[in-house]
Amino acid sequence: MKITKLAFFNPQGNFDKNDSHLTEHPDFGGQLIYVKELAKEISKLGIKVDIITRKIVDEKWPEFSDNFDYYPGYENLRIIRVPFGGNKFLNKEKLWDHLGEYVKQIINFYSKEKKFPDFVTTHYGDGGISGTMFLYKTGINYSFTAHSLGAQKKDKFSNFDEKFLEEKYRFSIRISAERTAIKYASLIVTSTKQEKEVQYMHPAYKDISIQNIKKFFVIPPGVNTSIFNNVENEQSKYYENILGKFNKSFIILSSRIDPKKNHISVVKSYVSNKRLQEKFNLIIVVRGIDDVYKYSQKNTDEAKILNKIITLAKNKNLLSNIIFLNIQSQHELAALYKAASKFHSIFALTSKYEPFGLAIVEAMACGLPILATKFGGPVEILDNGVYGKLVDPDDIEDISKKILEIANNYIYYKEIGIKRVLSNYTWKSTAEKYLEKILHSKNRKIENIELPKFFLKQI
Ligand SMILES: O=c1ccn([C@@H]2O[C@H](COP(=O)(O)OP(=O)(O)O[C@H]3O[C@H](CO)[C@@H](O)[C@H](O)[C@H]3O)[C@@H](O)[C@H]2O)c(=O)[nH]1
Ligand SMILES: O=P(O)(O)OC[C@H]1O[C@](O)(CO)[C@@H](O)[C@@H]1O
Repeated sequence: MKITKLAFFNPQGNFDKNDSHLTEHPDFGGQLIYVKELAKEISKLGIKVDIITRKIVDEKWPEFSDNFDYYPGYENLRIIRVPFGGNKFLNKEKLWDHLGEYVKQIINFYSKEKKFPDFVTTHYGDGGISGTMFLYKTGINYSFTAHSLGAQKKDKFSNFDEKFLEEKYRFSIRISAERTAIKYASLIVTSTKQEKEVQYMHPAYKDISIQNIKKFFVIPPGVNTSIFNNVENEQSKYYENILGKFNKSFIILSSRIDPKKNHISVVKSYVSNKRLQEKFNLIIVVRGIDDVYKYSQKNTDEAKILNKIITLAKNKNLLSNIIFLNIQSQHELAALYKAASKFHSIFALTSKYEPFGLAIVEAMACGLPILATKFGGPVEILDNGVYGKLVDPDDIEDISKKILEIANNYIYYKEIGIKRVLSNYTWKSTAEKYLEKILHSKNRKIENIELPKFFLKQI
């Protein structure tokens, strides 16, 4: 039986045609890009697709109050926002208590439409456990894509007190949800072999992953090459004029300002290496923040990171070498990358842990050579250092050394990076492979579902 209708469960963040707040907030990151791009590509294959997320009625988040939203030109694709957990915006860590309501609202919605989806794709632990609860109530199977698993993140914060971690990140609930999602999924999609063989084999998941190993399939994500490519445009020429004034190359950091992205390691390498300071300035992308110095006085995770960066640079009289750019869209980000590539710049991502790293393949497509963490998906994207340089994200010396090595072989790394991305990472092939695996697994018999008590009492 073929697939005519697919639902995507993504309770966190939110979706609209302008990608509002993308990377401005820890809950608006690559996962939303992945879900949007994949849903678009699948809908282009003639399948009806619903992205189901949360209805938010909050003056600070005005874009997300309509029950429906759309991406222009994608008639088969709907964004559906169901109310759960009240009206106000909630951080993803607060959604766990309301996922039963999310699922009940989805069931009500489809009961009224009298047409349920043939299959569900679920994203992150909160989407996954929602898929399990939906399966428990309707018998409709789901795939699980973690995007990021809680245990790796927890390990990287092991120097923090357990109680603090539980309150702030609710790791025990998250890991129990992830384990349940793995156990009852009929398909588990990872972005790399490394994610399947290392991330899911973490002691927190190993037993359940091994029992379900036949459900795992590696499907690489893609790059939107209509945005990220090596073709000059008005916007890239605008950035070329700005960057040209410095008469230097640039090291670019463009991730969400999140402790896990570990911007500090690159800043520490920069302020401690004279040769880097002579050849490069640092560009730090800060989406949605106009006055970084003022913002850095706040009491948020992002502000503390920015404050540390400013302090490190100020102590070495290097503040003028650091350029904070408020980039508002992926189009603008791509324009910055292309312009920076003209000045032999380098993209750096020294995350404590990076499950995949869409930012890496996007920067490569725009002609930026890559320095990336060796912990996680970048190992596969860069094929163990063939297509870019891998570092221990806390080895300050090695970061400086490898940036200079790339600089000495710039055109080589630029060119092989572009080739690597264009031949391996397109959303069209991601969509085709997802559908192939969904058809292969949609009728798998999943029985005797046992929900964790925390969720059973919600549904
Ligand atoms: O100013 C900016 C900066 C970034 N981005 C986008 O934000 C996304 C960032 O994605 P990614 O680099 O993958 O990081 P995360 O937000 O942390 O995404 C999570 O989910 C992704 C998809 O599964 C995985 O690739 C990551 O490893 C995982 O941490 C990219 O598409 C960027 O284009 C913007 O749109 N504007
Ligand atoms: O740092 P965490 O909690 O593992 O979450 C990473 C996730 O956060 C997001 O940025 C928000 O959804 C996702 O893009 C990503 O999958």
